[in-house]
Amino acid sequence: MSNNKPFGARLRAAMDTRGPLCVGIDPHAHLLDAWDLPDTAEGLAAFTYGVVDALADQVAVFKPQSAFFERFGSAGIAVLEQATIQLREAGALVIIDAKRGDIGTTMAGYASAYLAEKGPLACDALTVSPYLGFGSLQPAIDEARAAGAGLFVLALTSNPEGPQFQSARTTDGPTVAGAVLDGLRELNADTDDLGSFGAVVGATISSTTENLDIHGPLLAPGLGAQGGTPESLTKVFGAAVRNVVPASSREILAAGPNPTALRQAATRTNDAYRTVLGY
Ligand SMILES: O=C(O)c1cc(=O)[nH]c(=O)n1[C@@H]1O[C@H](COP(=O)(O)O)[C@@H](O)[C@H]1O
Repeated sequence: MSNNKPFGARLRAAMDTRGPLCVGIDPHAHLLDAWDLPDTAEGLAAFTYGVVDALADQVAVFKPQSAFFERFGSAGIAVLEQATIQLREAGALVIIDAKRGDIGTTMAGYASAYLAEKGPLACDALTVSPYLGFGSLQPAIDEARAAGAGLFVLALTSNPEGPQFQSARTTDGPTVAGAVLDGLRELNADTDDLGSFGAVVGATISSTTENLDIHGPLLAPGLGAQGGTPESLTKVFGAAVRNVVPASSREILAAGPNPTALRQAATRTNDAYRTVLGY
């Protein structure tokens, strides 16, 4: 599948058409059990395709969590590959949440797997970790630009441990999170509306003094199961709220396996975010 426009432009168009909601596909063992499925690769496949069949034509963005597919080895990765293809064929965008990050040459390997147009796990965007330095992400940035794909770089994560590192000051002055946001702002400098290089900012962080105006998407996990609400988005993101991609996994997946119930849960949640984000 080839990308006719850069990720940022495709993301804005998809959110305009289908609403801003990003449904996380996190097939936890307890959810397989709740769906009356075995905790096996077959159960994982039935769960994942159940979500794809119910929601692929109505939701703008999906974020499969690689960890829950890796749990089943190559059989699980095959499900991730196939589901990604099916979701994209149905007109949805796929962010693979694998939080990859390594030194330059190794990062290039991850980039060719997930971002290159003909990569085996080719998706629309990948979550990446800047722990090895923002510059270590360069091969992924280059591959994303070449393929019309995007990246979401961890900046202010939703977990309580995040601030230990993310609030620490770099030698140049800004916090680590601030340096990540500065790097993203530079990457998106030449785009009018939404650039292709996004930040991950948890909906649970209550507030921040960092500048979230990066001309790029702000992936906001932590909604629903972790306590974030539509109202928390206005508090956390302020003027940048229009660029938020609200992500929710367990809260929506728990409505399954009935496809009608899943669709209703997604519609209800999407409508709540439409109102808050101005879609
Ligand atoms: O990158 C992410 O998506 C992410 C970053 C973050 O700061 N917090 C966070 O929860 N996530 C992911 O978002 C999903 C949250 O799932 P729920 O809490 O079930 O909605 C998980 O797959 C997490 O790994």
